[in-house]
Amino acid sequence: LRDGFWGHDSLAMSQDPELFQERHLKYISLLGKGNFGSVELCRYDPLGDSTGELVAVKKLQQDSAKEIRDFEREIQILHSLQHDFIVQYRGVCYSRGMRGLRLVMEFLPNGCLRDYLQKNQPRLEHCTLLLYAWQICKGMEYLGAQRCVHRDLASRNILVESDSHVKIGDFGLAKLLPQDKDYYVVREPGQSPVFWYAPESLADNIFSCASDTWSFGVLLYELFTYSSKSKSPSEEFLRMMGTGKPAQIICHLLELLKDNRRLPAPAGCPAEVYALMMSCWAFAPSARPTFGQLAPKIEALRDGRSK
Ligand SMILES: Cc1cnc(Nc2cc(F)c(C3CCN(C)CC3)c(F)c2)nc1Nc1ccc(F)c(N2CCCS2(=O)=O)c1
Repeated sequence: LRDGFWGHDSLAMSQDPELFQERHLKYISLLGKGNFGSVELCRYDPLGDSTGELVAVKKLQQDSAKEIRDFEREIQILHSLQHDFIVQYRGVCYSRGMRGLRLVMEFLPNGCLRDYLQKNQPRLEHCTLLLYAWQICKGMEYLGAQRCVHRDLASRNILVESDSHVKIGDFGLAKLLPQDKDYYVVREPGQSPVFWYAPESLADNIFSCASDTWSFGVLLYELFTYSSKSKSPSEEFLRMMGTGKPAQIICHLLELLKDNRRLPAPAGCPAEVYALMMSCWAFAPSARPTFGQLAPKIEALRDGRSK
């Protein structure tokens, strides 16, 4: 039987483990909502006895042709990735044809790293923060090897599997590099907060593995501030910029970065860790370390003095 969409129970359809039938996808709760769409907690329960698996289901808010095309690309990217430190693709669910397209992923019960750091600060040691940093770094090294640029590396996009295991959890802004270029120029200015953006991304919408390294440096800052709201990258940069007119935030931020102003060392942050963050914030993309170079440095910090 060709896997088509004639009757609901064509053998192929019910055989394909990556095809989730909408009628068995039971809504439980909303996990998060953004300008992208929303992510819901569902139970896939074909037996109807609540023994089915919990899954995280992402769907679009708008369903313009561009949104659907970008979503299909996001799904293709996640489907092609298989790594311990990247959230697992489970499949897709079509309802109402392509308009109801949904991405089904594994559900991580401990939520996103930003909330987890705030909630568990007292018992999270530097060594654990460096373990999370190392895992994200290994995931990003793998991503770079697939010629994928994430573009939105931040603690809100990292999911917590357990106390000792985090995963890169969302690929909504990810892009695949073309064969002939090691950077990607996006047309629409990014939706994600500019305080995680490298200078070349702010100035010319240029994204690359090197701009992902810049964002990784900001993620390291978030780790060592335990994602405290008052010390967030946004708060710190806005403090540094003074009460400039909001219209020129990007130009003001670029000026500040050109003047070599950077986020301050988080309280209690070991000097070697701050030096690593600073190396990720080299103005020239080529001067920043690759994720392949960062991983052993983080390992050394973990084995070294950092507690
Ligand atoms: C793929 C995936 C797997 N597991 C999980 N587990 C998960 C478990 C949770 F308890 C929570 C929270 C914890 C806090 N309380 C108040 C509400 C539920 C939670 F937020 C997530 N979440 C996934 N995705 C996801 C969910 C929600 C999202 F906002 C985003 N995004 C992040 C920015 C781009 S995004 O919007 O895509 C991705």
